[in-house]
Amino acid sequence: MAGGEVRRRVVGVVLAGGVGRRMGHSRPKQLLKIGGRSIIEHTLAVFERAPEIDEVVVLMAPGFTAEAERIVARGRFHKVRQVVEGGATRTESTWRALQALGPDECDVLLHDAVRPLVEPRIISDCVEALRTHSAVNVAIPSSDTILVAAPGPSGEVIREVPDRSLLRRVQTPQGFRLSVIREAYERALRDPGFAGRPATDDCGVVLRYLPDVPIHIVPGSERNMKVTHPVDVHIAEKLIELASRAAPVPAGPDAHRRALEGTTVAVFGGDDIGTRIADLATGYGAAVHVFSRTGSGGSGVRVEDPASVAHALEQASKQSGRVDHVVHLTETAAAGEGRLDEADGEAVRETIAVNHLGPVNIARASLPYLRETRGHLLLSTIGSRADSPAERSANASLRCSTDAAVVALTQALADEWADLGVKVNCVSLRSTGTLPGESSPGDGDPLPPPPDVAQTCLNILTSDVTGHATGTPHTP
Ligand SMILES: Nc1ccn([C@@H]2O[C@H](COP(=O)(O)OP(=O)(O)OP(=O)(O)O)[C@@H](O)[C@H]2O)c(=O)n1
Ligand SMILES: C[C@](O)(CO)[C@H](O)COP(=O)(O)O
Repeated sequence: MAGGEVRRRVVGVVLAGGVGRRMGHSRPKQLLKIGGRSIIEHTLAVFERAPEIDEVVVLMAPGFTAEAERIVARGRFHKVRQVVEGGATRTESTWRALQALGPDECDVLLHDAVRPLVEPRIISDCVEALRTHSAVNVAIPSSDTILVAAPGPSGEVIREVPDRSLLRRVQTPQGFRLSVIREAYERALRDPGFAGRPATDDCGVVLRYLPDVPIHIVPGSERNMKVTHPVDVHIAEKLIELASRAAPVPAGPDAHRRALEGTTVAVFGGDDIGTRIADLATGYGAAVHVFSRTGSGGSGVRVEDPASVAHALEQASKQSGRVDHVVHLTETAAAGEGRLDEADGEAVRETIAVNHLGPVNIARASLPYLRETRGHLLLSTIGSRADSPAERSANASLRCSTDAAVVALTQALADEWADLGVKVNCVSLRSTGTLPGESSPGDGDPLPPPPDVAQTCLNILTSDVTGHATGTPHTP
């Protein structure tokens, strides 16, 4: 802010008052889960983290406000001040939000709850633009040619093909000075013709009823999609999965020490990476217990055996008085190099037991400790990809399946344990399908160096994220 300039309060309004007719589910689409969290939770998380947003108001579909309040409490979305029942139309929901905002001037960003992939950059740009404009829209160029249709003798015909270079696809958030958007809505509600031709967005209301107010356009992004039809759920799911691969960045230079000092970390397996995590965490003041399969230090923990895992955690808790972080580093599978049907049956069972049953056993045994400390479970996958026949081996096929199971377990547990304040994430330990003894998958990616992987694990452990499947530095 320039010297002397007073910063206006910025309120984010998350519009979730719709019922999602086009989606066709029995519950509103903003409650559908993608990547382990409901769509509205993803959206609220973006607004919660945005430094420019001071408060949030949620408009929720009638009959679901209690559920929205639970989501807010459980996700610890501290910026949410009110959950208000939505109206019968989008504009009615906006009007209710404007009424709920009180008399003081502020900047308001109206955002579709079903645009969960809005980037922080777009929010920043809108808030910045509101310093000099009183109405702001977000839009992207249209990559499709758009036509204007008209009724024809036997169906529709084209009336016009507007110049595409001038056409934009409108997104949200849409930002306004509160007094401006209120004035536009008051005029709209006094217009008897408004109900017959309702606006499909809030800038449309300003354009129609306050035509002298210029509406500035901020560039949106293709990722900031609206989940409207069933196919959009699949696209959003993939985009969210890709976004969650980026490892969290530590919040400041002493973030690791603040998060780890005085805590207890239990690490299962992982050889070199496990030792490096232990060294780093110890350096930040944590008590660390490493449990390896081969039993260095006499531990000899077999993760496929629930009693062995429970005993290990009991020891850690007895010695250190608490367990705050549990890390499971997947072991190299033993199922062999041939095709799956040629693999030794016992080795197949062992691979599944170690890489799938192991994380399940660790999760079950960890919960009693982690719920006490509101701690963190970090699972891992090998991150294998068997994209070509040359890469396929019994190992690669099994690892693909156990990796998928661990990612699904991570997301399901993150959701199940969110109420308990326990975070669950997983990290991909390798960038390619290459393991000792396998042929290179061909793209020549080096394996991520163990120090980088260990650092990524620590960055995740000390962050607030939950339900993320994070890639290691070289994972595309
Ligand atoms: N009465 C309404 C209608 C819509 N919205 C919100 O506006 C956003 C964009 O609307 P849309 O995609 O049309 O959602 P729905 O109205 O739920 O969908 P549909 O039109 O298919 O019923 C959504 O986040 C939706 O919840 C709202 O707050 N109140
Ligand atoms: C506001 C909006 O998302 C901009 O594209 C869109 O107009 C909302 O329309 P909907 O029919 O309520 O989904």
